[in-house]
Amino acid sequence: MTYLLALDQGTSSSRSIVFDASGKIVAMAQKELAQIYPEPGWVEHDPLEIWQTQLGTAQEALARAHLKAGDIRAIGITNQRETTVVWNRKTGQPIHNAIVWQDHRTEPACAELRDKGLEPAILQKTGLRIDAYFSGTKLKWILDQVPTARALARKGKLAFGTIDSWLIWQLTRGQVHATDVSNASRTMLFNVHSNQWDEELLQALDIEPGMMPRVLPSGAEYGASHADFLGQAIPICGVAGDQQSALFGQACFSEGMAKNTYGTGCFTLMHTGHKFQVSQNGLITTSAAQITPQPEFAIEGSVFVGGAVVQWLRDGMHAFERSSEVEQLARSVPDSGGVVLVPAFTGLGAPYWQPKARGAITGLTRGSTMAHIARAALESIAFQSTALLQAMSRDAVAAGAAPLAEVRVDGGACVNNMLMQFQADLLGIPVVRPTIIETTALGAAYLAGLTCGVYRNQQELADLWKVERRFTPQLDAAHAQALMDRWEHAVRQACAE
Ligand SMILES: Nc1ncnc2c1ncn2[C@@H]1O[C@H](COP(=O)(O)OP(=O)(O)O)[C@@H](O)[C@H]1O
Ligand SMILES: O=P(O)(O)OC[C@H](O)CO
Repeated sequence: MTYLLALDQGTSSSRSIVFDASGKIVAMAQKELAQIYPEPGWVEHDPLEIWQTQLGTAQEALARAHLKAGDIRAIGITNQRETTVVWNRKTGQPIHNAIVWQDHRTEPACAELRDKGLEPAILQKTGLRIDAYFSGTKLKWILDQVPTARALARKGKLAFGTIDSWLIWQLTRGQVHATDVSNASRTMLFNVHSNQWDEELLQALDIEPGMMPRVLPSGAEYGASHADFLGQAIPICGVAGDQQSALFGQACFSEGMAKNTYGTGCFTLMHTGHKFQVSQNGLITTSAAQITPQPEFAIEGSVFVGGAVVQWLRDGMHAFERSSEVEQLARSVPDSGGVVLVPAFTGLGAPYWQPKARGAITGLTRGSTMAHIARAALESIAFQSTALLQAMSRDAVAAGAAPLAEVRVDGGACVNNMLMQFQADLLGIPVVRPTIIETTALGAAYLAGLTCGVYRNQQELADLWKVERRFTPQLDAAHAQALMDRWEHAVRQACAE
């Protein structure tokens, strides 16, 4: 038997999954990660804890699978993106906690870049809007704030990396300092056309080019894990940011294929092939996972509060004890009874971009119950995703391509059948759930497997992708539009100061 090991380093936990060559899960291990909030709007992780939990789960997954390192053909790495680590090349010690993608401390630095008129250049080169979300200003902040950091950087003593680079560095005991194109494309420092770090942007942020990792395709030979860690060296052959990895794991390899991941938030990506396409609808352009040096792209949008609205009902409203109970509660009423819940707890992202919006519940009557609110909460996940996916579809049409024909789904909340059916009803296109919904880890395993020869080509992976359930729209288009109109009306109320 052939096995692949995927390391999936997420925001809330580190996980490792052993897959067999058919893409089936053999064993899995997971460890939670401490979230550090030094100030309002700041979010940090301890890089050493990231490494130790990741290594711990890899060892545990192998033990649970009753396998040895020698049974594993290759490692694939996938990770929370944008999160920034700077470490000392000699000691391997981080010089600061990792600044997490959710952290907004660098908004002033972003405002400066906007004032300098860099927005059009950044959009053209990187596909991104200027935002504190991306790594560039986080790296600048560490260099500005940690005493002696910039001087050390100038002497070539410091290394920067997103979480993939940090894990590769650790796994190879400092032998390899590298990242892949999909992670690099989240830094706001990377030219996605030439697949190289952009000198002008590095200069604008006063970042030493020597700190940057080497950039490789997502499917490539990165080096091998040191024998001490898993008992024997294992080649690292696949690396991708988690959302691009999920797109790959869903076998969305060509123009117009899209996936939506329903986790704490929702992340929607549509592959645009080799075409760099700037969204007309507030979405961003990003590098897709690549197995050749030729650039491939995707358009991306995210919903800040997706499955998290279910957690809020559970922990904040005490509506039920376990998240899985939400479906039963929501199903106990035929519809939301006119209730609309806009979970703009931290503002609204694409395509609305309303950072000041706050949560709202509209349409309440004397007859409204927690069941109606639970139903409205689930529906809000689908409403927000629909707004994103429709924006994407409009972008596709504007670029002369076909509108979205179907969407593949994954993530913890996609197990909810009611939510998936409602999603298909609103979109008017099929929503398709595959047999393996751990597509993020699967994507990394597939990238590794392709590189080391377990798979011959992407077609073989596309053939492995299997439908578990297809949700077809059952609502007529006029009714769906009326529901979307009511949602948009509630969004306007949530945006009103
Ligand atoms: N049956 C369910 N219906 C709707 N949402 C659910 C259900 N079960 C779990 N969730 C939500 O799914 C999310 C967890 O999904 P997961 O993919 O593990 O997230 P992440 O990777 O962001 O941590 C949580 O926000 C949880 O509230
Ligand atoms: O930690 P995750 O898996 O929810 O992913 C975070 C994203 O990569 C942030 O861009």
